[in-house]
Amino acid sequence: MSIVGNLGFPRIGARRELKRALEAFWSGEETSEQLQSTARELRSQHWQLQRAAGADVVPSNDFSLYDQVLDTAFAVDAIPDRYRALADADPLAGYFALARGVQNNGFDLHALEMTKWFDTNYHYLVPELQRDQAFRLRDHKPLREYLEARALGVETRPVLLGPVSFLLLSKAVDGSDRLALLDRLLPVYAELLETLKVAGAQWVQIDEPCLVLDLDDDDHAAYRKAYAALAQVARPQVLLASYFGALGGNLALAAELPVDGLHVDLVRAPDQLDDVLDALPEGRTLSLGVVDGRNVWRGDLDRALALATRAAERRGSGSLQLAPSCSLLHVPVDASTEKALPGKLQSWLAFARQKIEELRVLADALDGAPDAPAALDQARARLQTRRQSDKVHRPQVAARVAAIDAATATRASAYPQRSVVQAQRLNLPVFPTTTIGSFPQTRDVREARARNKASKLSQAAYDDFLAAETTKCVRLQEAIGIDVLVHGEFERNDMVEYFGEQLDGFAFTRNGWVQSYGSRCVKPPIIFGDVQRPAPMTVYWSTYAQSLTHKPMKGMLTGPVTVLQWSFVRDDQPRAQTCRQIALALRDEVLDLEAAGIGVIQIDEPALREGLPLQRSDWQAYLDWAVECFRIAAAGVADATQIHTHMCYSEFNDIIESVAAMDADVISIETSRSRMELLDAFVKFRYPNQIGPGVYDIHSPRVPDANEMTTLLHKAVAVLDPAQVWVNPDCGLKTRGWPETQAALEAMVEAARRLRAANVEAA
Ligand SMILES: Nc1nc2c(c(=O)[nH]1)N[C@@H](CNc1ccc(C(=O)N[C@@H](CCC(=O)N[C@@H](CCC(=O)N[C@@H](CCC(=O)O)C(=O)O)C(=O)O)C(=O)O)cc1)CN2
Ligand code: MET
Ligand SMILES: [Zn+2]
Repeated sequence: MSIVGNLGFPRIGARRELKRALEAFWSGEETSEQLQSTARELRSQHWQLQRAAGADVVPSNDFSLYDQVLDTAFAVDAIPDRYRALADADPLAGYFALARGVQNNGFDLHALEMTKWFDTNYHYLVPELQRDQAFRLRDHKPLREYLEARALGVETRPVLLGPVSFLLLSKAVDGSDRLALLDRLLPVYAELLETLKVAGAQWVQIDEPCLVLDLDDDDHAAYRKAYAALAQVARPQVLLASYFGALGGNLALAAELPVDGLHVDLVRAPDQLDDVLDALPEGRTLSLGVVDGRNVWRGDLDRALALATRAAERRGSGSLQLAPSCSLLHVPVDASTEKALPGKLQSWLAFARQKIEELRVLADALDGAPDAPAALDQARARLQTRRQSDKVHRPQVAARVAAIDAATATRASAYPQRSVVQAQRLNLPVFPTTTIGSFPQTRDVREARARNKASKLSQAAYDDFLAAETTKCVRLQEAIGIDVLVHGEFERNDMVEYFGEQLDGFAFTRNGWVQSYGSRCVKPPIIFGDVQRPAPMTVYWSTYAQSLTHKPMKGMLTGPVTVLQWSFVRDDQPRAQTCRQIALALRDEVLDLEAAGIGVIQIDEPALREGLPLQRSDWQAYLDWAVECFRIAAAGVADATQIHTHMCYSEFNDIIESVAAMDADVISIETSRSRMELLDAFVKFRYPNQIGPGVYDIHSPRVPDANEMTTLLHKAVAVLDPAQVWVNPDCGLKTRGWPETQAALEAMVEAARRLRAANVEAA
């Protein structure tokens, strides 16, 4: 009998039930009991749903109230001292303080740093460790959730983040060697495994996603030591899970670690199957990741079946499991409720539930079950309609992409010349202040949009509402004294979805939510066909906002790489090709904004770093087309038009050359959570253009004061030319409320004024 084993399920809920419960709890509208009860209800529903869809092995402890890396840090007591008093007094408050920061009852604590989970749009909290870090088993969440499922009659396979990946994903605040902490950490994992064994768990899944990265000898030694130590423990059987790519140079290591099974990603890396079959000792369970956990397309089941058959021929089907390539955290819950999609699109889609159903079909086919052939036929027929659809292929788009040349992607003059013309036109002070684009997306704003969508608010009334919000936002920025204004992005549901809704070749779902961080979700549009722009997308609101003020109004666009990266992308042509199509559409928009008198245009590329392949050997090819696409979008404008870009969550050291090659006149970056550490790359590289290092963390409700921001700016000015430096927050303000936004921006402008005064004195 072939087994279907799942690695993880989305936890936010098909209707974002967890989001609502979390936010209600944080605002004090609901108690912690209410939050926990929603969480329990979701876990239970999800276990049942997976069973009903055909999963034989269902995971537990894949649920989290905020983030699974934070859960792990909390469980092993990797809690920085500043949170300890709170965490001891009130564990849940302590847990959320680590995630979000806290500023009340005498506490004023920064949140942990947040960063991207590998190359996904999911963010995890970076555990802070230090030399001589002590660990202990503080929290028994894995055991609790295992027992909770068991009480419901569901035998689960608990998921743990493995000790080596945990350390590699953490940050040593004192610069010490994280892996040196392994000896201290392993006893905690041993205890955890023992308690699960005693409770009756047969298997655990230990995630070691770092196994798909380029690892060095020290990392390998850490893996050997960790799993040798855990092999001595009376523990459940261990399935070691790798995902997001090929094991590559780590395959021999992964295959020889003393565990009971190995999961491999055969969607991103189908070619590794034969090597895996050669390398894996007999008797090990092999979990084949044959259904794409990162995208929403129904798969080519024949191809998946061919892989599984090859494995079964070599090893017998008894020790095989069929699985998604990675946790299903990265896809929405259920495509069957998406009734409003164009054409046959719905029938081409598989969300978490449908992916488990696909795995069931594959397992049944492998076992020769009587109804499997009909199910496979249906899958083939669906794929066929997609391959032939005229909604997908537009010859004129392909022709335009083919005509792109070097000139398309090059500004008329070099930065030194452009910057002079721009300075004359814009006439800004030193340390000019600006924001990243969005202003608070309050419940009012979202409600008005929802009512307009439901035809309960007329288009005219909605437009009036947006005009009023935009006006209020412009007036506020003027009053605070900001130099380059933004319109506030009130008309946008999301910086990617909004563009997707206006471009041909994109579709959007009603409930295709995916967790981005904590309670925050995104609804990635689905790129199913060739992309083109039927009409201007942002010109109306940008020119409206500019008409309200004499200060420069910054036009605001989402860049091609980010639109690509944060959408579900078609899998029938190279990503680079789709990205060039998006770049051309944005180029037209940039030129329309310029023609309408907008002199500063920001093209956000926060996902450029995230899209970097996980293995270094693949980097350059990606960076080449990613930079080219940004330049295609930006390069059509005249010298006097100032192009900005913005990036958050980026470690820039690896990619600084490419960031410079984007040749934006100004870049704003996220730097405050790391206290300006992220600026180092720009300094080392002598980044030539202008740069706005973010001076406050907009992901936390905490309001920084002017002193704090002045200190950060002094740090920046110590290493950059003052003439290069802009003053701005880390990112957009959409998740913030108005009072904290106003207070923080006033403090930010005050900080800029102090810098100007200090600069005049120095001169
Ligand atoms: N795509 C993307 N990825 C990204 C980012 C990003 O901005 N976009 N930023 C970084 C992550 N940061 C993020 C910051 C905020 C949110 C965020 O606020 N998301 C919203 C949803 C945004 C959205 O699409 N909103 C829609 C739908 C809003 C909604 O919930 N409407 C209600 C009805 C309105 C109401 O009564 O509140 C409903 O449908 O029930 C809208 O505004 O129109 C949320 O979780 O709440 C997400 C990610 C990195 N990745
Ligand atoms: C995640 S980057 C966000 C950029 C966007 N312009 C905003 O301010 O929200
Ligand atoms: Zn940002």
